[in-house]
Amino acid sequence: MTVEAERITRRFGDAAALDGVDLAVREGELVALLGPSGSGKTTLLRVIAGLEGTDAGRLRIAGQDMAGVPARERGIGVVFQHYALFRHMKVADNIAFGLDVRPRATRPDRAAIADRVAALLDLVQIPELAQRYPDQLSGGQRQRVALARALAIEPRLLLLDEPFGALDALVRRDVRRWVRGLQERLGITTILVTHDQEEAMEMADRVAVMERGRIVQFDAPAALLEHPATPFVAGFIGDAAQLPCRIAGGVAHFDPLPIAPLPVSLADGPGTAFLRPAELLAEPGGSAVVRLLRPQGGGELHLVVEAAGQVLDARAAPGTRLARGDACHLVPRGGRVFPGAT
Ligand SMILES: Nc1ncnc2c1ncn2[C@@H]1O[C@H](COP(=O)(O)OP(=O)(O)OP(=O)(O)O)[C@@H](O)[C@H]1O
Repeated sequence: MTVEAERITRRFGDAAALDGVDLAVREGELVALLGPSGSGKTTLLRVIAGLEGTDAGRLRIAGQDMAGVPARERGIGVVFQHYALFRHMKVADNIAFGLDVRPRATRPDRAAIADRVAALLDLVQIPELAQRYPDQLSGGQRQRVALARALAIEPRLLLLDEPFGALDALVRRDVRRWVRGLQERLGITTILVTHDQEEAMEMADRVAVMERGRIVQFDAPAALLEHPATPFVAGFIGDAAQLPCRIAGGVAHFDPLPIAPLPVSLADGPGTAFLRPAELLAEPGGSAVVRLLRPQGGGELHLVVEAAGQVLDARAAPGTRLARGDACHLVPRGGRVFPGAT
């Protein structure tokens, strides 16, 4: 199912939670909506689900205009972080719920529903848990049940709102990989809301970065990392340090910071650079001081250095002789520079 949002605006009072959002999701694609708190991710997901109205703009799903189409008729499966399972219902009944509540004319018979539930329990790999209550499950198991419940109606589109937020880091990583595999196998178009960039970058075919009710860039993860469209995206993705610089003769200068010049193709003037830890190589000697260091594996070190009153994350190549308290300087191996001070 394709999803096309055109100039969607949603206001709450004077503030626009969505401010002219354009988004085109392809058939079978997994798209992540990534952005800071309050940037409009959940509102956009709710508009697509039909749970939230709009003040302007148009939404089409599979080419069909959704104006006036109620949520229950959109054929969308939804999993919210806080969309709790029904505590008084067993797992199997939770999964069957979306089918049980259908009007008689479109409701499968009891045997067909039982078959579907059994198949879904197999799909999410928890067939042995059918007769348990939600309170008797782990967080990861509950998430699988929530997903099975969303899939029970054979949705054309799956919307996931921070679905892994309640899980601890290790379980979270496993569950999200498993969800991505399942989504690919089923070929179901999916939109995932997250504020966790690692999750977005790992799971999504394309990531829509949101800032104050707008999509500021919509691109493949690698393109976002290498070619951020704005300083906001450059700062939000990839844990980069934001540093003022001065551009002169095709080179960015960082003084008073002990960072070697970085070639750029920008006109002379002030600039703002975004340098990731892996892009700043520490070498012995200079006005920076190594404060902390941590082995990265493969002989490389992650360093925290202090220079000109600023703390920076950097790396040291295998074999570099640097210890805590040593003097060093930094050589950029890459980085993104935007014209103008920010
Ligand atoms: N029902 C509502 N009434 C008033 N304001 C709302 C309502 N829903 C959302 N907003 C506001 O709209 C903006 C966008 O909210 P939204 O929940 O979409 O952001 P988000 O990016 O999902 O944030 P988070 O990551 O914190 O969940 C916020 O400023 C929020 O306060």
